[in-house]
Amino acid sequence: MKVAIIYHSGFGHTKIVAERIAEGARKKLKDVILLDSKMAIQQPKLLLESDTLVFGSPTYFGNVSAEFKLFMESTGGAWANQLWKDKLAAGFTNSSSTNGDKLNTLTSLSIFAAQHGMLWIPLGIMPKYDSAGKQLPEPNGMASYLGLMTLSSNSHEEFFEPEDLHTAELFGQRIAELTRQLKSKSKEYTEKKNLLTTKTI
Ligand SMILES: Cc1cc2nc3c(=O)[nH]c(=O)nc-3n(C[C@H](O)[C@H](O)[C@H](O)COP(=O)(O)O)c2cc1C
Repeated sequence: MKVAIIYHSGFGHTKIVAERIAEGARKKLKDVILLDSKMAIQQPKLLLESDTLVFGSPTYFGNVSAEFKLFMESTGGAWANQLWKDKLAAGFTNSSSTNGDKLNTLTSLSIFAAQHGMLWIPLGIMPKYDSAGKQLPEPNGMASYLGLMTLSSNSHEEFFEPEDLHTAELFGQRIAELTRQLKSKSKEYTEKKNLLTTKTI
């Protein structure tokens, strides 16, 4: 079973998050690969072989970066043939404003996955609150549900929510665990995947 994490990172922050997701995922599965979005365009077979694709982009002007969009638009052939149908998908974004319209980026990534017929894995980590209802500095401090949001500095490799990178690791573990659970016993899925691998992309 393989998980591929595809990301773009103009200034290195999203890359750090991608690496922490991979670290978490490797606690549950051996075959976890990281591909920057340029590399991913060159590696359609690797993506096709993967059971789960995790998409990560910084939020630039309230959406995925142009570089990540290039990757998205390079997958038209896979989309037309629905080659990624029923693979698992998940998404993450980093930006330097607390809100910064990050949700729109995750929405774009989830629509991308939906158009490919993929099954979206939400973050699945409940934020925690004290008895007065104040949110605590626990995992998912950004209180995101659709996917992982992280908050970094604009310039330094610094993350402002203390639990963000830990949350990335937990998300990676969840993605790998779900990949194992949902894909391991699916004989039909394996047969279909083998059939699709023989098709030209
Ligand atoms: C062209 C551009 C547009 C940006 N737009 C946003 C934005 O809409 N919201 C936000 O919170 N941050 C925005 N930022 C800040 C980035 O999200 C921030 O620099 C982040 O660290 C980038 O991640 P990276 O290091 O992986 O490239 C923008 C940065 C650039 C260069």
